[in-house]
Amino acid sequence: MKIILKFLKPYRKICVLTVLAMLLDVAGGLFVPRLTADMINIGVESRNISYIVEKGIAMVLVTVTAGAGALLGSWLCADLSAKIGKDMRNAVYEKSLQFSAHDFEQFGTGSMITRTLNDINIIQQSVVWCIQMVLPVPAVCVMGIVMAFAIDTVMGFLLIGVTALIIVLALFVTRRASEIFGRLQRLLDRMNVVLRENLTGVRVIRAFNKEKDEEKRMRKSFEDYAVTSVSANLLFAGLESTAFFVINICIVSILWFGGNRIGAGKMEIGDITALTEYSILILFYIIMAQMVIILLPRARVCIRRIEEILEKEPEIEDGKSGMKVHPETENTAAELQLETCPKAGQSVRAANREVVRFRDVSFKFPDADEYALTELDFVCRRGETTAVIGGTGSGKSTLARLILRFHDVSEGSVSVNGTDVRDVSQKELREKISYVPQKAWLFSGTIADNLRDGDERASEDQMRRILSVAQADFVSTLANGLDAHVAQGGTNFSGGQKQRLSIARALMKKADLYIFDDSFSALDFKTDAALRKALKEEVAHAAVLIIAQRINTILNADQIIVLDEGRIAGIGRHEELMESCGVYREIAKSQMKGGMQSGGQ
Ligand SMILES: Nc1ncnc2c1ncn2[C@@H]1O[C@H](COP(=O)(O)OP(=O)(O)OP(=O)(O)O)[C@@H](O)[C@H]1O
Repeated sequence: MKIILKFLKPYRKICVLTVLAMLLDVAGGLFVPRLTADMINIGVESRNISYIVEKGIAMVLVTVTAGAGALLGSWLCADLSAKIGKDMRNAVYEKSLQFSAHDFEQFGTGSMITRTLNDINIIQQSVVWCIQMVLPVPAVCVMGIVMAFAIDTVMGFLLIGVTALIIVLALFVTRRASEIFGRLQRLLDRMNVVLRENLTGVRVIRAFNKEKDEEKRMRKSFEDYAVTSVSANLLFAGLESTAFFVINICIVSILWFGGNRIGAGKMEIGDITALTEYSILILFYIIMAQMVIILLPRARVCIRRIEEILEKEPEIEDGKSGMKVHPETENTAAELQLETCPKAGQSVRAANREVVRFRDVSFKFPDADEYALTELDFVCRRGETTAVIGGTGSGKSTLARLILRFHDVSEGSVSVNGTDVRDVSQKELREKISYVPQKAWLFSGTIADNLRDGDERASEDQMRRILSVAQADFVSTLANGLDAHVAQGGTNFSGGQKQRLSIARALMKKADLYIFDDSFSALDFKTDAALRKALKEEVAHAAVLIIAQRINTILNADQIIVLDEGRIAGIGRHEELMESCGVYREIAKSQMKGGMQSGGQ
């Protein structure tokens, strides 16, 4: 509940105005029966036409005012709902950006989507309905019962009795609804996960002839959801018929007891009309409130789910000290040129060029027993290409993710530009790094939109030049060139095209470190070689880390790190490793059979 108040706080004025508008509506609704009673008791009985007209005009004015209150209330509620929905979605999204991969896994993508869209939608609706239909109930009950007592004490007590009965009924139904809606929300999550898996993996399902099994799984999740929805609807139907039954009993009682009271000369005929309308109004508001209240357990489940996200302490916290640009690590193009010349001072300059340093780094995933990486110690330097090679699952991608701080090291330290990555904000750290992930991912929009993710202000000429470096000249042959449409995830491009566009996007960004995680795997040997040649000139100012499976991709790297089951099996240039590192030799030999020489530069 606290969370709702937090999101409502900025809109206090709208809330107060809404409640006032609703009260105006309620007061008008209760005043009209009083005018009707007077019209009958005084005007009709004494055949006073001018009195009847006077009350008629008053009724019209009260109805118009109450109607205006209802309209204003509904409009303000809709406005409030849209605003808190937007704020909540932004808050959830911003929080999710702070999550590490492990934090994210705890919720799951399917659940994150359900929470952001469906759960917040339910919260929005519930807030609006509470303001519109639950908040006015005490006012309606109190005002209605006071007005009934003003007419006749016995009838006042009758109204109190019926109101209490309906409230007890509402409490019973609410408890039952709580369980049903909790289950419904969990089933919705499940349905979302199964649907996502089936839609994204549709080709795999077809290829393995698994349609029948998947159909069964889908049908089961749909059926479970449908059965639970039916229970919820049965509850609604039962509530509705019981409520109407109680209203009708109430009206019969008023007519019965009221008739006797009129016979005894305690009440007038017009008062029956007023009392009937009070009771209908009170019961109508209570029943509407009850409909909302039985939805509240569902909203409570949703609020809890949103709270779980907003209150989650991200595994990775931003450091505060800021990235200092060490004089030692700061490097200019002029210095780099000097590198190639005199021998004197070479070792000093080599130290100056340090961009990434791993110091005795070991890393274990939070739920794993074994270390994924053990005692890594190496340096990546500006102007140099460092390559990482190793078998599947040897920890190559994990190593890159530690630099980007998608995970935090378990032991040792990773520093970028001389500063421990834990001491700077993630934003500041990632500004220094350009990254091409293993799975090339493009956003829906145009090619230019995707490239501008790397540099917002890039001109078309700059984009074309970078596309040429990334060997993505095929863009110029597309009908719309840079404005060619990119489908969600880049599915309208081939694997190799997606990789080249992802590389181009990374190159658009000026960074101190470029990381290519298996980014050349879908390229043919010729394109791979041409790209690496062009890349060398383009990113000469920075350190480059290439993760690769193919030896010919890294053949000319200044330094090759060989990973074997998370440990460094060897570091050096190709020729050195061929001499000294058995693991590297094995990889090289196995690939030579596949004709690695054909692609080497
Ligand atoms: N989120 C995770 N939770 C637990 N273990 C993980 C997780 N991600 C990766 N691992 C494990 O960490 C190890 C290293 O994985 P990583 O993805 O770094 O390997 P890789 O060398 O990049 O493999 P590949 O070449 O196949 O991409 C693997 O044993 C993998 O099972």
